[in-house]
Amino acid sequence: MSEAVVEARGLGRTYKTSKGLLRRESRTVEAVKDVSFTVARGELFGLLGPNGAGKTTTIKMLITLLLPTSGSATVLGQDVAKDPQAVRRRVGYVFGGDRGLYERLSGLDNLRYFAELYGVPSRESRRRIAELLELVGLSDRARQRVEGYSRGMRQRLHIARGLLHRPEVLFLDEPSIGIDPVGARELRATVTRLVEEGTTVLLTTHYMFEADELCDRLAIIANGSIVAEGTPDDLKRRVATGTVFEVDVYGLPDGVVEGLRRDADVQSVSVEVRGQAQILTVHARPGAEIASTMLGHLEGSRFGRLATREPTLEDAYVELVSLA
Ligand SMILES: Nc1ncnc2c1ncn2[C@@H]1O[C@H](COP(=O)(O)OP(=O)(O)OP(=O)(O)O)[C@@H](O)[C@H]1O
Repeated sequence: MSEAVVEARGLGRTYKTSKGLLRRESRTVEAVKDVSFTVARGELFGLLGPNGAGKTTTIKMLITLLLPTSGSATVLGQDVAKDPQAVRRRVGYVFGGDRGLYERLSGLDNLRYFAELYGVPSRESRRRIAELLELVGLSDRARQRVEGYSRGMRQRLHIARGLLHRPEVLFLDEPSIGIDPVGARELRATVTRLVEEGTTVLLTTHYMFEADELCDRLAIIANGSIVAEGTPDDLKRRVATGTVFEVDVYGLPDGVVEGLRRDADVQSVSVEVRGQAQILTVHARPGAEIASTMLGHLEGSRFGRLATREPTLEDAYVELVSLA
């Protein structure tokens, strides 16, 4: 395996919070627990997990914005707690959302401003900015004010900003949040190009499709811990046995989901509301003939389409997260 660029070893972070005005109650939240993983040079590594899983906290520790409360991590061989300055000089980061740009300045002027702020030598900054605008596909719109940019364009400008000082590793926290499908596709193309040019990227997402399409390897994180790690195909293979059934139900009766979950032939059950219908997804154990069991559970309720399909990365994700 090539050089490890990011190495987290038993990383943990607790937050102390308090609530109540008169009788203050303090509470400890274990946001990240014993997280270990390695990202090799040139890799595109994803941290995939539901809201509150601990993805942002992990990234903040790696980019030295937050101190770990247990464990340790190195980025490019430097310890994040002992030598934060050395880490900061060599990493870039971009958080989701579109704040932090100057609306009334053009994309080009925003980059000029940040280049100066980051101390990029002016000789170099012109060429670097031109290169980056090309990389993120904004060369044609560079002289337009940011207030006229779409969310996707702003996010790509943020990526350019995060790359001004030529970091060897870029951390992207939820890059495509709130971006429409066309914008998200352009953003994925930018990230792919970036990796092709040699930058190591660690991104967080809760979009399975994005993780599947982009990542060389990924770790699924739930409740602060890593529950699985591997290539998207490795993770899919974990659930590649057994069949997935999908049924459209109109008015799912109470107790059906619990009843199915108790069934020995069932590995996992999830429900998603889509318009008038609830889509019941049931992953059966290998060899189980559960179509009739399911129809038994659904007796008396109104249902439409019943389909079987191969497991996807999303099924792997739902199953691994629900076991955590
Ligand atoms: N500053 C803080 N003080 C107290 N608790 C916090 C703080 N920041 C995060 N948490 C808690 O830590 C846990 C992990 O949060 P974190 O933001 O790392 O998750 P996440 O996976 O990035 O979620 P999301 O996808 O919603 O951004 C959550 O339970 C969250 O409420």
